[in-house]
Amino acid sequence: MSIEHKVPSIISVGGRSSALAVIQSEHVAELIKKTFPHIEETPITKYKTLGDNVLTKPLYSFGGKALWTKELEDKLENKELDIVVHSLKDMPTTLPQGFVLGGITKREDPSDCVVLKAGSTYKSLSELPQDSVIGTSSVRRSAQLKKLYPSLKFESVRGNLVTRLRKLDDPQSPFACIILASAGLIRQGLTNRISFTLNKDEMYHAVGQGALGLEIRQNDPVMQHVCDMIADKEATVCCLAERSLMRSLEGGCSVPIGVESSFNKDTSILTIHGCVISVDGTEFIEASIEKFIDDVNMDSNEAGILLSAKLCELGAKEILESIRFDDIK
Ligand SMILES: NCc1[nH]cc(CCC(=O)O)c1CC(=O)O
Repeated sequence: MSIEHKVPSIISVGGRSSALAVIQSEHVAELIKKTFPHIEETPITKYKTLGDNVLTKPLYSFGGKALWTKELEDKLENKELDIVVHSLKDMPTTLPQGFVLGGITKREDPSDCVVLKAGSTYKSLSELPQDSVIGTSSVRRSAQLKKLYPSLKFESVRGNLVTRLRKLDDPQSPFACIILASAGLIRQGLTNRISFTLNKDEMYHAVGQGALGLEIRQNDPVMQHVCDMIADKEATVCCLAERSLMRSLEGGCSVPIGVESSFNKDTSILTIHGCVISVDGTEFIEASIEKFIDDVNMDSNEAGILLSAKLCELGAKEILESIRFDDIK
């Protein structure tokens, strides 16, 4: 029997219970149904993970990103779920034994964007008055902006998207704007809140930003086939390379590594830029490479390793070490 015929008529898709996660799970369920017309049901399950319950505390104090994935992997393991949908950005670059990244679907806009307090009309960050407060909890974002705009101030802002927007718009709050991933706003139908996006000369985005990662059980050829059929090649090449870079630099949660990548389908050439920046924005290194992609997995992975080596020659490890010891604990 061909693998195509082994695809069951019910596939259980699951993810976290946040509004964004539910939209993402539904998106993947739709992709599956469109690709496999015989599938009758793709029940979606929403789980509250440990991570959802600790949003009041800084994420880095929980060490690593497993807090978003552990409960979901338990459901995969006991077969309550067949596919777990994650924001790829939140997935660890190395998964626990027994689970694999089965596929990456078409990427939404990977950029970061500025969301201005309701009513303001600035066209770029350079127009903001001195000492304006920018809301972000991401060291990658604040470090890159400190480098370009040393006169701006940064404050942490947490909570789900609606909470963050409410804090921003509160006239009593100090925030002139907040920085968010464009993809999250677009997916939640809030594109109109994107005041302007940041280009790669201002801000390299996070590894995997804007992409969805499909986690499955290891040795599950049928679900691997389902993932292969709904995966997007361009997103896969770019994101595998970005994740390989992150893994090679041993950058975990919230370390300031930024990337920008593109894959030319006609020439099969991947271009990937990466940067590492100190928390205060004063030390910054960047490099890029181009690589011909023949074997998607092997060559994308190799691209990340090569870029990591190039960044290390320029001093990436020293910057990352100083961050690990001084700031992130
Ligand atoms: N850090 C949390 C997170 N994880 C995924 C997204 C949405 C964007 C994406 O899918 O990459 C966000 C929100 C944000 O960073 O603004």
